[in-house]
Amino acid sequence: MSLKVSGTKIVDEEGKEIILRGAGLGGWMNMENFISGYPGCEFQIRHALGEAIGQEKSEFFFDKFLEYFFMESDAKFFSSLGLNCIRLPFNYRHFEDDMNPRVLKESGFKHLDRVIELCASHNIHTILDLHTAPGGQNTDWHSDHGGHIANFWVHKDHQDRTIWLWEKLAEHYKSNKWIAGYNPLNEPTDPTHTRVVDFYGRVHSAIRAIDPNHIIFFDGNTFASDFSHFGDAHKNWDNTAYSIHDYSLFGFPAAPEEYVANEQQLRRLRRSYEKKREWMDERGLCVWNGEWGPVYARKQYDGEATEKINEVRYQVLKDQLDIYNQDRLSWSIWLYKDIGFQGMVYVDLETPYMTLFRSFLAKKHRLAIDAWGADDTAVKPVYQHLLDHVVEEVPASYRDLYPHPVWRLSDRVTRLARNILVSEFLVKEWADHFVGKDLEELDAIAASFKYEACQKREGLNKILTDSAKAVV
Ligand SMILES: O[C@@H]1[C@@H](O)[C@H](O[C@@H]2CO[C@@H](O[C@@H]3CO[C@@H](O)[C@H](O)[C@H]3O)[C@H](O)[C@H]2O)OC[C@H]1O
Repeated sequence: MSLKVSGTKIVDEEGKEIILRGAGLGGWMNMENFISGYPGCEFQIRHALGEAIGQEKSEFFFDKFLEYFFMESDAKFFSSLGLNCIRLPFNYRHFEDDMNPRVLKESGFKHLDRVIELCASHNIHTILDLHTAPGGQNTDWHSDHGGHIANFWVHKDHQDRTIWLWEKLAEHYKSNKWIAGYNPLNEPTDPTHTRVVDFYGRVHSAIRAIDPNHIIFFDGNTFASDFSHFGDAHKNWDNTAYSIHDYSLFGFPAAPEEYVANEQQLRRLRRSYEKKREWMDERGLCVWNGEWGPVYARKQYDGEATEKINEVRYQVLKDQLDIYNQDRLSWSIWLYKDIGFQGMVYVDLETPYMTLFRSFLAKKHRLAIDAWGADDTAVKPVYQHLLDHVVEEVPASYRDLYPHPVWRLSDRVTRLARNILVSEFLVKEWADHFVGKDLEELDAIAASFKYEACQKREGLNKILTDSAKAVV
């Protein structure tokens, strides 16, 4: 059933409106620190594991991880919740090697094809999301470049390679009707605000020359929050929807105040959502919320406070869904599966992976090195010195570096220090946990990510299901 954009709506072949509701399969074909449990970036841990246990064993482990992370039981469970779409983030490195550019790795399709088919067999649409492009299209760890400069925007060849990759993907998937569409770049942070629009023009033409049918979902600049420099660009693009990422600070440990759903807070929730979609609303364009959702407290770290904290987070979630339902918005919550911070399902604490890494994960948590959404209370004083130093030496007029204001000065200084600098020192330590394991043990560690080895976040899943039922 192929879908298309009609005005502000997504419709099926008969022109009937379809509201896409689902989740992102983050941490899978683009592994991420807080989702999969490692420090730093995926390219770093893949390299370190190869060094620690040899290339063959390392590849065996990662292949098993990719297989177990999403299987038939996941698709069955997902569709039983009344959800109908999964966003599939992937890393360009599965398809192209930096040391062998523009040579397609057919192996990249192995698990992507498998999961698309599994989803289709359970009536679940998929959206292909290039989460990690050559050079890094944003300043954060999830674009897997190891630093904080988004070099994608300053090196034309990174962009050319990405166009090349989308041509290959469009060729491969052009006749697959269960794919709802392509999301060519996750969360761009282009400091000029214009290169992103130029790049979208190029990638639109390249895809359309091969695949005239699938929807293209374009993220706004600055982590999918800002379309203010897009001007009239949409007039050159057809069958295109525009993606916001609607994270609310109220759903995070760094919330400015306790969320009690008062009038002012509800207004703030709505205002921040409306601001992101302003450009589309002024032009009657189709909006998709490609990422959103609170993070959750964990008993092993947050103790007795866990339930109370999570009740508040669920309230934020419900209030966001109420707003979305009023607009009949299509959305994809972040995150289907992880090790316990945000996922709809999460790896059980007694599995081989979680027991092997128990104290390592506790250390990561204490050091707050997975900076996004982290509670940095334990290490705040350490970084305060660095922050004070920068404030003392850098005049106020030079402090607000892009992506300011989304990243404030304190975010920049402390997050980069933890997420990039300190994390790097822990990469080898993570890999060394696997030393001496045979294939059977590696298989068992990877199997910790199977649906059957996971707990369900029942509160979250119920809210999603109820909300999906409320508006059909
Ligand atoms: O892979 C995902 C990634 O796509 C996602 O990226 C972050 C999105 O949020 C950004 O900051 C938010 C900006 O809006 C404010 O209102 C929120 O409070 C901030 O959290 C952040 O910098 C991006 O990295 O996040 C999760 C990853 O797993």
